[in-house]
Amino acid sequence: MATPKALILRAPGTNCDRETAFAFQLAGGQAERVHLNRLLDQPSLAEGFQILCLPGGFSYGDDIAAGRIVGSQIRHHLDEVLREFIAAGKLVLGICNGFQILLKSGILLPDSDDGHPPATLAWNESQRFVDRWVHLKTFGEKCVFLKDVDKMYLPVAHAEGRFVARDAATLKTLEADGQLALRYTDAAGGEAAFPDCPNGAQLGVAGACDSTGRVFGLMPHPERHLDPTHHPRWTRGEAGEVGDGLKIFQNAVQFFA
Ligand SMILES: NC(=O)CC[C@H](N)C(=O)O
Repeated sequence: MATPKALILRAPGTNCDRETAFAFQLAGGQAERVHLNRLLDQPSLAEGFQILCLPGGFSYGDDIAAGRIVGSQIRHHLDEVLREFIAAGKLVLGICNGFQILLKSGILLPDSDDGHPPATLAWNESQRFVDRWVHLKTFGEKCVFLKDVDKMYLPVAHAEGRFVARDAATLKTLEADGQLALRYTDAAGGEAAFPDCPNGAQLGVAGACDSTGRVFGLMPHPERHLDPTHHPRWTRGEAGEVGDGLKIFQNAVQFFA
């Protein structure tokens, strides 16, 4: 098929949309940055795209809670459009603020029977914004964005990144279903405590996918590690051939090959 096209949905306060568009282009895809108001005005725009990406940033100033306002806009005005998008076999990726939006909107994990999200991203345990590089490990085979990825080294930068499920049973179900696909580790690949786990997330969850594996959200920023020279210690020879984050975008583009 023709080169897949990614819709990079931006809102007031989004600040990673250009880098994210660049990442999709570097991975061999096409990308267009579209303002939320444009999509609200003309929801059928989404039909021309194969990938929808919610990039990082501080949409609406993180007011009320990070991702809540765009999440509500989606819930009330774009829910059907996104459900159809996903049902058509297309891909949705949420990075950092995008992950917050995907959980708050109910798009990544459907609401529980009482109408509340089964999981959220709460304030970091430290109650502070944390900005550092983290080690990550993948779990299971479900998530198409993580195909052939075992470990990654990526930066995080967030204040509201602590993944919490609403109860122990929900957490267990998500884990058993392979949806808790990306977790923080320490440098040796073992269980992460602060600061290796930057936020106190349950089970060290850094990213989660829906039951199809085609909707994925993660707190770390893959678009900030595309090139080896993005690695903080590349001059000491610690970087790989390509940046670890590139594979996520390549997997998305190649999904449509
Ligand atoms: N880097 C980002 O996307 C920022 C995430 C979010 N606004 C937070 O601080 O929690």
